[in-house]
Amino acid sequence: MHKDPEALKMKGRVAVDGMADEEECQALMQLVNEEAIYGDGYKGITKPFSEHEKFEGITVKDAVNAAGEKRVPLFLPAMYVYLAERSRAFVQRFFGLSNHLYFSFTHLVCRQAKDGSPSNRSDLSHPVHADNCIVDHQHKVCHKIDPAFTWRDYSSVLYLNDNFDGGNFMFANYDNTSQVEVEPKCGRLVAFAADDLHGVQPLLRGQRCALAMWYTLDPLHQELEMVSSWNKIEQLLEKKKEEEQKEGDQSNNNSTDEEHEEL
Ligand SMILES: O=C(O)CCC(=O)C(=O)O
Ligand SMILES: [Fe+2]
Repeated sequence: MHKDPEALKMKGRVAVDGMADEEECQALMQLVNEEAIYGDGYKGITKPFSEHEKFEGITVKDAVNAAGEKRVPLFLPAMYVYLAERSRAFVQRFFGLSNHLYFSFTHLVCRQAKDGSPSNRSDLSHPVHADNCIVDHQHKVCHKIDPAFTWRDYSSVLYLNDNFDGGNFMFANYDNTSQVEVEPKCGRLVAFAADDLHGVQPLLRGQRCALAMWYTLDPLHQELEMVSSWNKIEQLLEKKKEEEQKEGDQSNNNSTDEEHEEL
């Protein structure tokens, strides 16, 4: 999996397996394939990074709304927030953070190689970047200034599948060369400090799906949609239980009626 396993130990980077099982990965893939918004994988970016790929993504709020409108079963957004929270708790523990690590933004996203995209393309699926600063490749510095998401402290990506070609995650150098690669597969999570340079190698065939999570130690920048989504899911679960209870009562009544008729 790693070109240079030592490079993964730097700065407290981690790649860990078993953060989701096959069924859980499938649930998120189902959700993104049924409900995703084409073309816009990321807030504010209306195009994928490469002309050879397509993006589709869904936020947690949109996933919960889809369940509220009964377009997708409720367990799909529930799985979305559950896997995000499992990942967040792991990252908090791994980095030994005593303060709460908040979600800052969470996005379930798939990249898809376009049919007939050249196997010798030279661009990356996601150019080398950092998640909380603007990289100056020439001067080998990263500026923590607007419009970077400067409040993001840690990042993690939970991979959902491996049936595609290319698309390895890589920790990178300022000259865009790769230091160490992580091959995505269901349940594998990569986590790192948000100023750590990284990118994604070209996706040559198929669809690559991942749950990307950015975290902050600043409560003022926490993702309020994540909090409201938890609450909405609980409400929807409660409503579902009540509906099932009513249906149960109704069919009990019906069968009692039938018994009476028979007598
Ligand atoms: O999908 C990945 O492996 C990484 C994506 C990434 O770095 C980002 O969205 O900021
Ligand atoms: Fe990133």
